[in-house]
Amino acid sequence: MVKDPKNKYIPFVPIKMEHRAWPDHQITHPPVWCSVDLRDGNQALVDPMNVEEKLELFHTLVDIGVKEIEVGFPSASETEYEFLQALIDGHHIPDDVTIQMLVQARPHLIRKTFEAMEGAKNVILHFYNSTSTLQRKVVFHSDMDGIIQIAVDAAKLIRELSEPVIRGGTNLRYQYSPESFMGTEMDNAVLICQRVLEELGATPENKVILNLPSTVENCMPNYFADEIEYFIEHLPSRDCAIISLHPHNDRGEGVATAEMGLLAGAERMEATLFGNGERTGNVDMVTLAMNMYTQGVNPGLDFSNINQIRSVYERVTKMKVGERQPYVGELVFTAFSGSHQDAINKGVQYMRESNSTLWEVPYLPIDPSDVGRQYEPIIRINSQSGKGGAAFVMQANFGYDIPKAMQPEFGQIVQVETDRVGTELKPERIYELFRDAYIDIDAPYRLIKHAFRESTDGTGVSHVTFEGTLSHKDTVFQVSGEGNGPIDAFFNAIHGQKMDRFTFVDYKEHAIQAGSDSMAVAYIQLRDAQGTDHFGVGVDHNINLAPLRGILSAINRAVGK
Ligand SMILES: CC(=O)SCCNC(=O)CCNC(=O)[C@H](O)C(C)(C)COP(=O)(O)OP(=O)(O)OC[C@H]1O[C@@H](n2cnc3c(N)ncnc32)[C@H](O)[C@@H]1OP(=O)(O)O
Ligand SMILES: CC(C)C(=O)C(=O)O
Repeated sequence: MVKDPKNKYIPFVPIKMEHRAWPDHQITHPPVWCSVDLRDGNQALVDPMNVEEKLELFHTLVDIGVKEIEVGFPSASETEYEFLQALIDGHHIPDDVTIQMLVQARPHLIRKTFEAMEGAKNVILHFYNSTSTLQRKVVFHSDMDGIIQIAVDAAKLIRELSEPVIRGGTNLRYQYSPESFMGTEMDNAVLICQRVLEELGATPENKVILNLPSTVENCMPNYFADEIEYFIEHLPSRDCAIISLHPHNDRGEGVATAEMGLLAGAERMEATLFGNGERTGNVDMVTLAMNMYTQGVNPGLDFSNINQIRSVYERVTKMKVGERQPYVGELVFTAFSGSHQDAINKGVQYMRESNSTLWEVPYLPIDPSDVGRQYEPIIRINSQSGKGGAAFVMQANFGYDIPKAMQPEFGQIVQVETDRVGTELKPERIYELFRDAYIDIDAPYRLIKHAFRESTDGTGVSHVTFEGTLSHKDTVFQVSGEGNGPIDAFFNAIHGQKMDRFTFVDYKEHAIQAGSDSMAVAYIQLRDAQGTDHFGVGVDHNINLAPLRGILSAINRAVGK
């Protein structure tokens, strides 16, 4: 890096705006979506897609609900041309889908593109030439008049070649891109686009798409929004044009650029799945659409099976979706850190208990099930995690609803293990820790036999009698006791067996599904004479036995310490 970058890089000069309206606008409806995956996405791949791969991606885009799809640059290569033929001849294009073809503003390429569209029903012919100050200087060695001439000549030829195609039944529309629009003086951008509209005979009934790209993203999104608002305000034939955007992502601001461009009045958006495209990519259609969705705007695209879309994308493009890519990345619905887990845990519980349909879970901007990801672990456990996380894993994966008072103790058991191993603990390991600490504890005290009897006294109050055999190490002994329920009767029965230094504090029981069976789980909280709490867990098919096992688990854990 150089010490003084201002001697190396020319900063973007924003246009002067006295008043701007776009900051007060809101996105209330989706744009017309156009996928450029098969063109801009494809041209940026190490190995461009073959015909079969392109076909698979085309069908995926159709299934998502994209109605305008740029299928390639048919004058560029045999593969591009063949793909178009395969699409058309194989009747792969639904009647409500329009295919778009890109071509430079060069006569021989335009002619070849017309040949390629034969037999297609709905076509957008997209032509472009670069208009920026930089490209005029270093690529085209031309002033603005020369650049306008290239576009106007192309428009004239396109109109001529269109006549037989339209007569042949093709619904042909036009799109013009002043390529590198972001780096073009706005008055020049308006001028060239107006001349193209006139040359193509655009009318309010037959609008031409003016596609305004940030070919290389070289300014902040607010400056781009100013450009769009200025352009729209100053275009004389505004009512004859559909304003489209084609944002790239060189500064990592493609999504913001697209969103602010929509606020500034754009009506159509060219984008790609997961932001594939030249260099840092095109704007990501998934993020844009799902951002709208989380603001209550239906984007008109279906991403309810995002994992499937991602797997097609990764297979055909050989690109990888990043782990933190919004809405789709492996880790974007996962929390490792304690305070996040605690809040998610509480939010999920709140959602379970409230009847509201509103999504109100902290740290999760979207319900993962809306993109088909409900079965993936939201909360994963490592040394950054807390008690709420371990409790969530036990609830979400194994159905154990650990009482709040017990969570710190189990959280500590998990914490010790994460510190010991230094890596993530999988849910199965967390269950093992729980089982070893609370369930598989049958020493020194063990229940060998048990019987309950229920009776009702003269006043109609029912009593339970417990009679049982227990062992303590090698000694077997009998106990019996009465109480107003099974737990009370058992607790009274063991009173006097050196187990009487505990008082009963709390109890919670629920059922869990274990395969085709239902089991009862009881969580017991006892307190010893020093005021220390001891927790135990009992699991049994018998709803009366589970708490007894829980009491013994608590006592065994206490006396075993
Ligand atoms: C921003 C974008 O993503 S635009 C899309 C870019 N995509 C692609 O380029 C992929 C497909 N392209 C190709 O396969 C090839 O470029 C082809 C087949 C279309 C053309 O190939 P070639 O003519 O051999 O080469 P190339 O594209 O380098 O052409 C450069 C010439 O065209 C001119 N040119 C480039 N773009 C345009 C344009 N949009 N309109 C008019 N002229 C143009 C250049 O100034 C240059 O002219 P010069 O020869 O007088 O210096
Ligand atoms: C052809 C145009 C729209 C383009 O791809 C770009 O400017 O990035």
